[in-house]
Amino acid sequence: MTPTPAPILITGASQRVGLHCALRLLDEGQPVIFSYRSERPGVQTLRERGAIALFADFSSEAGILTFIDELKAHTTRLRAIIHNASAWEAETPGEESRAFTDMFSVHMLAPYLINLHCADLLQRSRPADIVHISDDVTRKGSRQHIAYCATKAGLDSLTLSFAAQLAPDIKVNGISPAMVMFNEGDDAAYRAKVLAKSALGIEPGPEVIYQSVRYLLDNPYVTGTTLTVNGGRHIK
Ligand SMILES: NC(=O)C1=CN([C@@H]2O[C@H](COP(=O)(O)OP(=O)(O)OC[C@H]3O[C@@H](n4cnc5c(N)ncnc54)[C@H](OP(=O)(O)O)[C@@H]3O)[C@@H](O)[C@H]2O)C=CC1
Ligand SMILES: Nc1nc2c(c(=O)[nH]1)N=C([C@H](O)[C@@H](O)CO)CN2
Repeated sequence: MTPTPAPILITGASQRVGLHCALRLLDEGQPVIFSYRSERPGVQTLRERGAIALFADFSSEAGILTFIDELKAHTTRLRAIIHNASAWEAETPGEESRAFTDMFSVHMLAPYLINLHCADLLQRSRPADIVHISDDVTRKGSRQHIAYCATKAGLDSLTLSFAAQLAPDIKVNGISPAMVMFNEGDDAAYRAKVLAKSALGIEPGPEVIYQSVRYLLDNPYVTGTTLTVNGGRHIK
């Protein structure tokens, strides 16, 4: 009798990349626990596929700690944690501090506290992984998304520190995408501008992130690494 595999936690999986990755993991028979903040169609889709849905608002320490308690009430072990939840906010006059604080909390405080409080769940799995989903923009900064970029750069730092602290039992890596899927409101001019920034010039879709996650989960000799998935922006 093959033992049931320990679940993989993916945060912010109600839509887009997180939803795609959760569905691909389920397709492979991998149990999934996911966090959501807004009740979107993807939440019900994942529930119907057998995934465990846990509400989470990572905009405060209290919200993060409440989520951790809820997670531990649902499982005693984890195969991996994929930190995908993210807010992409530009600087908005009068809203700068609120936006910075919100993005610090979701991009840095949540992964930090979840990793610290849930490493024991990962220790009960072999192999075990943490994946931080960051952004290629940390390579050079961003004029329009200063706080977003800074908090994602902080996430890149967490990758290095947790990889050192948790080795050899738990591998810790990052994925740094550039645009992989547009948002509904993106107009043709914006899309053309963004596509022109990369050497490959395509909107690849979320599968390229799942492929990167799969590589990191399956490779026993990669930790402290951040995979660049940017269509060759850095050589353009
Ligand atoms: N899409 C792209 O082209 C790119 C994506 N990335 C990164 O890849 C990852 C996935 O991207 P994408 O799918 O577009 O992400 P989304 O913008 O769709 O965000 C994913 C989820 O994060 C959740 N979230 C946001 N803030 C909070 C919070 N405070 N507490 C809890 N959950 C929260 C949202 O929940 P809800 O809306 O339900 O409230 C949302 O569904 C992200 O980390 C992103 O930064 C990097 C570069 C390019
Ligand atoms: N949480 C999110 N982060 C990012 C998104 C997004 O939709 N949600 N989108 C981008 C853009 O595609 C950007 O890469 C375009 O240059 C970046 N981060």
